[in-house]
Amino acid sequence: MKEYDILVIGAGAGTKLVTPPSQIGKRVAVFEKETPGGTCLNRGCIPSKMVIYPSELLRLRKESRRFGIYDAEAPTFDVNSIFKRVNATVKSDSNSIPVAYDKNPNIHYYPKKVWFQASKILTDGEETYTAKHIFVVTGTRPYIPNIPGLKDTPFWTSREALSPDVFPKSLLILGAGFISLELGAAYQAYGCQVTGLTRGEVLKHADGEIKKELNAHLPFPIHTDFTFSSVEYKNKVFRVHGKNKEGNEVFLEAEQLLVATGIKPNTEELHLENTKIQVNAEGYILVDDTLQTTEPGVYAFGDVIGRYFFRHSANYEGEYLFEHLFGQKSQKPILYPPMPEAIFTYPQIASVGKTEEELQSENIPYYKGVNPYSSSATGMARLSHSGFVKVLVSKETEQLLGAHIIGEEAANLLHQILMGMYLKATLDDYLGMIYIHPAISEITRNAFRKVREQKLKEGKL
Ligand SMILES: Cc1cc2nc3c(=O)[nH]c(=O)nc-3n(C[C@H](O)[C@H](O)[C@H](O)COP(=O)(O)OP(=O)(O)OC[C@H]3O[C@@H](n4cnc5c(N)ncnc54)[C@H](O)[C@@H]3O)c2cc1C
Ligand SMILES: NC(=O)c1ccc[n+]([C@@H]2O[C@H](COP(=O)([O-])OP(=O)(O)OC[C@H]3O[C@@H](n4cnc5c(N)ncnc54)[C@H](O)[C@@H]3O)[C@@H](O)[C@H]2O)c1
Repeated sequence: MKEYDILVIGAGAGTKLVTPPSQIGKRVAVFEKETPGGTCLNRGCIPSKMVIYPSELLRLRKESRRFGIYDAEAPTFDVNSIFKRVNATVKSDSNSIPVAYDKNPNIHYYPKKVWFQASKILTDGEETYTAKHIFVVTGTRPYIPNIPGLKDTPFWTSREALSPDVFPKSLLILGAGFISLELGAAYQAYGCQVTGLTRGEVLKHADGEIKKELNAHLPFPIHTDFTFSSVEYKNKVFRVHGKNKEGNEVFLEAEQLLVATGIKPNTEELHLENTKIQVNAEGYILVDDTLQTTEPGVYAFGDVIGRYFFRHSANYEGEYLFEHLFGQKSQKPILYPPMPEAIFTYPQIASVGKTEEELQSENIPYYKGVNPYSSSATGMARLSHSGFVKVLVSKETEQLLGAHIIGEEAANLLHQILMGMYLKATLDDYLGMIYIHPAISEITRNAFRKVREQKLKEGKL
């Protein structure tokens, strides 16, 4: 049996427990069954944003017509070479990870699948491994709904959509969440005819007013409240049958089909039955408030614990564990700062904290300020015809409870609000600072001004 100080299963955010502990003398073994870097680097955040950015340039070019700027000729671009460049960059970044590990005598990189043979013993089927600390960071994979016929078709998940062999002329997307909205918008901008189909509404978890605005400016048409009955693939055409919102039997056809209906945890192959590690009904690993599983000395974080599904949250948890277990300042339990999220679709969406609907259902008194992009100097310059910043402020503390932005640069714009929320800034703080005129940040300032107006209307000075 090989003995280490630390074993890490999964080289995505799991890498947060590889190099940092090695630098303080810990001997670390890291196991990865696919390419190092995990979902985010190989088939998630990085390639998707690299594909989305050039698609935004194409959109901007179209938008420029509203300013009276016309290009006589249609843009020429080779979408296949964009994808090729993206995949070459990702591959080279991923390949550099084991190269760096090989140079570090404290790190052993094993490009293989492992599972639990016993409580604190991992195996790859031949060799066994043990350590004082084991980190399970095995992530998630696409969830494929049980629609008759679907599994017999050559459908795509986001993995294939980010490295297409052939760029399709038309695409049907099942689901209307993060992946559907991001990749669908990019594909649409590159000239593919995209149609979304979802069983419920678009972006179910979002604030109600954000959803309303998004639905008014969808990057591609989406059929909501769709009941799927079957999927077939004949003569190189996908056909999705079902009932539309109105209850009529319909079918839609396209050259390609992308399934983006959520994710499921990579826990089945870990043979957790050989340990005391428990999972919830969906298979996500149960951890306590220090991210320790029900097996002492075994920790889990990232997607596989089912709390948040972002690389930034997984990184935060990994950094917490390093400090908590091996660092100077043991922090117990993990305290999450406000968790932001952004959907890099068109229009972009960024959010933090509670939605208005959550505040209402929890009976939390709040002030609301909604400011459209158009009511700002930069909005005038940009001819903004959609988008807004919405802030929800506690009536009790005057601190921010939630913020929701839809429109240009939403993710960047959220950051100033996020900083205030992290530092527990009050309405007076947000309105006391000076904003650069006429920067896009003034849109958020104006939302806070609306809150102050509401407060004054209610007779509160
Ligand atoms: C298309 C797409 C776009 C995304 N965009 C964003 C974004 O813009 N921003 C953002 O924050 N998040 C984004 N995400 C989500 C983000 O990728 C995940 O939240 C993040 O990768 C989770 O990290 P993780 O380390 O928990 O899991 P992963 O990155 O999935 O890493 C788990 C690793 O464990 C390996 N593994 C699993 N089982 C075993 C085993 N038994 N033995 C050995 N190895 C194993 C897997 O091969 C994998 O490499 C996106 C996801 C997708 C699919
Ligand atoms: N910018 C980002 O941070 C980013 C980008 C992409 C993905 N991600 C992460 O990846 C994860 C997966 O993304 P996703 O878009 O697959 O999931 P999602 O949960 O965002 O959306 C799933 C969609 O599929 C629909 N759906 C679920 N089950 C269905 C079924 N049986 N039949 C039909 N429709 C069904 C849902 O109603 C929803 O519209 C997300 O949790 C997200 O955190 C993040």
